[in-house]
Amino acid sequence: MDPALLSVRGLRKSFGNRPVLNNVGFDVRAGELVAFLGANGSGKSTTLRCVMGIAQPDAGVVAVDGDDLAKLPWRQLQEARRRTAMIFQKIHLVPRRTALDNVCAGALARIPTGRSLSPLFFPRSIQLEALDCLDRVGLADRAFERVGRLSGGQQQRVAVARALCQRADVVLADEPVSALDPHAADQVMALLHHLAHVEKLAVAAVLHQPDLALRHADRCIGLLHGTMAFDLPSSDVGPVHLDALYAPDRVAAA
Ligand SMILES: Nc1ncnc2c1ncn2[C@@H]1O[C@H](COP(=O)(O)OP(=O)(O)OP(=O)(O)O)[C@@H](O)[C@H]1O
Repeated sequence: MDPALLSVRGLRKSFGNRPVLNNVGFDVRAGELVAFLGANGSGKSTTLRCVMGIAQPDAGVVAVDGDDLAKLPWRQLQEARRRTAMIFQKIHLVPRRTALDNVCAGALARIPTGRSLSPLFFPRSIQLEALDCLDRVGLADRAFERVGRLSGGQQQRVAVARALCQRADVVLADEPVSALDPHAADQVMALLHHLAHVEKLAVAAVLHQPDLALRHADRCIGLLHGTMAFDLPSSDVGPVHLDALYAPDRVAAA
């Protein structure tokens, strides 16, 4: 089995005196798509935000490719961060720029300062790489269109291409399909599955659609009030597990 590209242990986080994460731990391996499930407020986004360093955990270890991020010197930490890309529900693209420019922006961390001041100055090598990334998400023919003119599903695929252009090994997606219609949502989930299984990335996605998780993800992690309710192969997740997350009162009354 491939080693874990992302390894999280003993994650704890409180806001004020309210505990939000309690001893959350999991691995995501290269070639694996893991879905996070749980009711509103169960701590899914906070988990991803702690992994990304957007939120500061109170305790716990986040390791990328075996390196504890808290112990890395600054330069190596930047490199570990570059290897981790995030995709959001609200698509963070520049609508007035072309799809190609937006994908090129994924490579910003790799461009020497000064050459990256304007998207017009992306080196040709980066533009070619970005075009290849757009091709890999099936959007090469839309490369020179303004992103604002693309559909929500297409924009999310551009966001995936940007993560590819970042040359990330770990992709974290926070509700990547919540704003999409069922067909587009299915397409984006198939793309995330492709990133894991064909491109051999480690992919974790917060989802509000258990059916999509069970169909596309290799493993599902259930969070209940900030604690791990289960971490199971998707094929082992059944109605009992989902009820424990989304209808705990019904489970307690049974
Ligand atoms: N910056 C913050 N300050 C205070 N409380 C916060 C903050 N961010 C999150 N929380 C609280 O932490 C808890 C977990 O929030 P989180 O967004 O991680 O849950 P979630 O499972 O992603 O929810 P949802 O499905 O609604 O997006 C919630 O009670 C939320 O109100």
